[in-house]
Amino acid sequence: HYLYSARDAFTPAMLQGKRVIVTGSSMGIGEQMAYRLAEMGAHVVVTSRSQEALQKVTSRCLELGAASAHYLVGSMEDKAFTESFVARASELLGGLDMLVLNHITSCPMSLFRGDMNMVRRVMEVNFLSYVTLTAAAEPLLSRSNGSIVVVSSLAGKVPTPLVAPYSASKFALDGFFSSLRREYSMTKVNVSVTLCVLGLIDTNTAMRAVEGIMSMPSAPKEECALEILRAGALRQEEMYYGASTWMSPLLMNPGRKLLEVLLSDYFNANLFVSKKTDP
Ligand SMILES: NC(=O)C1=CN([C@@H]2O[C@H](COP(=O)(O)OP(=O)(O)OC[C@H]3O[C@@H](n4cnc5c(N)ncnc54)[C@H](OP(=O)(O)O)[C@@H]3O)[C@@H](O)[C@H]2O)C=CC1
Ligand SMILES: C[C@H](CCC(=O)NCCS(=O)(=O)O)[C@H]1CC[C@H]2[C@@H]3C(=O)C[C@@H]4C[C@H](O)CC[C@]4(C)[C@H]3CC[C@]12C
Repeated sequence: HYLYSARDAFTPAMLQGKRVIVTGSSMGIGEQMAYRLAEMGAHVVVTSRSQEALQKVTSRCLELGAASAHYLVGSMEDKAFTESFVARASELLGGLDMLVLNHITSCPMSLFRGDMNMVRRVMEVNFLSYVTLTAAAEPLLSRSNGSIVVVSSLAGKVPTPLVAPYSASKFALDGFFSSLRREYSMTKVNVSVTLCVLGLIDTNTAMRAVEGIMSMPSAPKEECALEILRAGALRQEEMYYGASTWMSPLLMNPGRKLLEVLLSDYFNANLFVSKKTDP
């Protein structure tokens, strides 16, 4: 009942006029999220490394009804770009209501053979840049009582062979953003954090990556995009999509939720409330 009633609570009007950043939105799930937001009349800023692709996405967003659509070109491997991105994007938007962290760097499915440059690049793009963007966005999202949406994977909840660096970056997202959610709750910061746990989605990148290596049913990127935005708009802590129905109860991990509550009793929360609001 809870799952279905929560789903019914979402209406597209919840995102109409909202100011939304979607990273990694020149293709794949990010591109589709931009289009769903446009159809709902949101203001969107899209970003990736490919200017030509972004120009097409913003044009399509305006055709679909976006309140406004802008793009910023750059790599999340570039610290200067990542550190200045949110300020530039929020200037275009006139503020910020939702930060959708979606981009990933490419890494082929293969056994780990000690390629530390690959591990560093994956952790930099798939994890550390998410933290940098969040640090820059936090004051804006606090003002708007906004939302952070973090796109993750089954590989961020279940150890997976052939994608160790990718899996590590997704596990890191869970550790950091689920802890940040506890801090926000403890310090009464009204910013929601939604972790999206996805199975195989039929994007070109993913289908190319798994071809011949594994066979797993894939879910449509168009619907996936809508489900991510629905979960973010409803301020859900986690959402599961593209995995078999029987996996969701296992992924919810009630034991971990119970431990989160029990461990929070050990903290002197009052001490931390003042520090969070200190300049
Ligand atoms: N597809 C799937 O099966 C699954 C996907 N996910 C997650 O969904 C999200 C999107 O995946 P998907 O749509 O398949 O990915 P895609 O490969 O289709 O898109 C990745 C996006 O990230 C951008 N990007 C790549 N490198 C960089 C960089 N260095 N700096 C900035 N942007 C970059 C790409 O644009 P450009 O190249 O122009 O920079 C592109 O827009 C990811 O977080 C992924 O982990 C989770 C589970 C399953
Ligand atoms: C390997 C994909 C990400 C890295 C990438 O973009 N590679 C480019 C390959 S290319 O250079 O040849 O173009 C992974 C992106 C999504 C992953 C899948 C996912 O997250 C869902 C499943 C999770 C499960 O735990 C393992 C299988 C997955 C299908 C997983 C496989 C690897 C990705 C496709």
